[in-house]
Amino acid sequence: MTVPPPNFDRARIERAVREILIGIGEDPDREGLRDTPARVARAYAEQFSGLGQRPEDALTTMFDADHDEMVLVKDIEVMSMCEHHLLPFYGVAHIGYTPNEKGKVTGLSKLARLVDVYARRPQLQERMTSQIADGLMQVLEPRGVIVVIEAEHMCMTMRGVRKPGAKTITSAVRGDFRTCEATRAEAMSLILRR
Ligand SMILES: Nc1nc2c(ncn2[C@@H]2O[C@H](COP(=O)(O)OP(=O)(O)OP(=O)(O)O)[C@@H](O)[C@H]2O)c(=O)[nH]1
Ligand SMILES: [Zn+2]
Repeated sequence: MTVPPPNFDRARIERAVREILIGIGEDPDREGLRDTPARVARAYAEQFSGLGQRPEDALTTMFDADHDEMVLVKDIEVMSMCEHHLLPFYGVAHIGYTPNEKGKVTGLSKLARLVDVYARRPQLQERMTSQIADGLMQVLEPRGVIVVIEAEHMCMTMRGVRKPGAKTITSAVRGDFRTCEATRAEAMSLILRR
C-alpha cells in the first residue's frame, strides 16, 4: 500500500484539478469528469509518495556477503514526473556499487526501492541520478557507486519540441568509480552490454 507524503492535501488537489478542468473550458460536472479530481488526487498520492521517504526507508536489509567486488543491477524500470511540466519521464536505471572492506551488501530489490524513493517526486533526471548515488553512499557506505539512467521525457514527445525517441542519459559516479578509470570502464561495459 502506498503511503501519501506527509504534507499531502487531498482536498486541495481535488479543488485544483477541478479548477484546471474549468480553465481548459471543460465541464467538471459532466459524467466522465465528475470523479476525475478524486482520481488525480489518488494517483498523485502514489506518484509523489517518495517525498516523505529517505534512502534508509528503502535500504532496510543489509548482509555481510564477504564479497567486496562490484555488484551491478541493470535495467531497473524508472518512472518519474518532470518538475517543469508534471509530465512523465521513464526508462531504466543501472546501479552498481563496490561493497566496503566488511563486504556489506544490500538486498537487490532494495536498489529498485531506492530508485522509487527519488523517482516518486517532481524531478529532474540529473538530480534524481545524483540523489540515488548519494543515498546509496550514505546508507550502505560502499567504496563507490555508479548510477546511469536512460529516460524518455514525455514533455519532449507529446508537446513542445515533439521528438519521440530522444533518450537522455545521465550518470553519477562516487568513490572508486570516480577515482578509478578501470572500475568505471568495467561498469560501463557491463551496463552497455545488451
Ligand atoms: N535538464 C533537464 N531538463 C529537463 C528535464 N525535464 C524536462 N526538462 C527541460 O526543461 C526545460 C524547460 O524549459 P522552459 O523553456 O522553461 O519551458 P518550455 O517553454 O515548456 O520548454 P519546451 O519544452 O522547449 O517547450 C525544457 O527544455 C525541458 O526539455 C530534466 O530532467 N532535466
Ligand atoms: Zn518537462
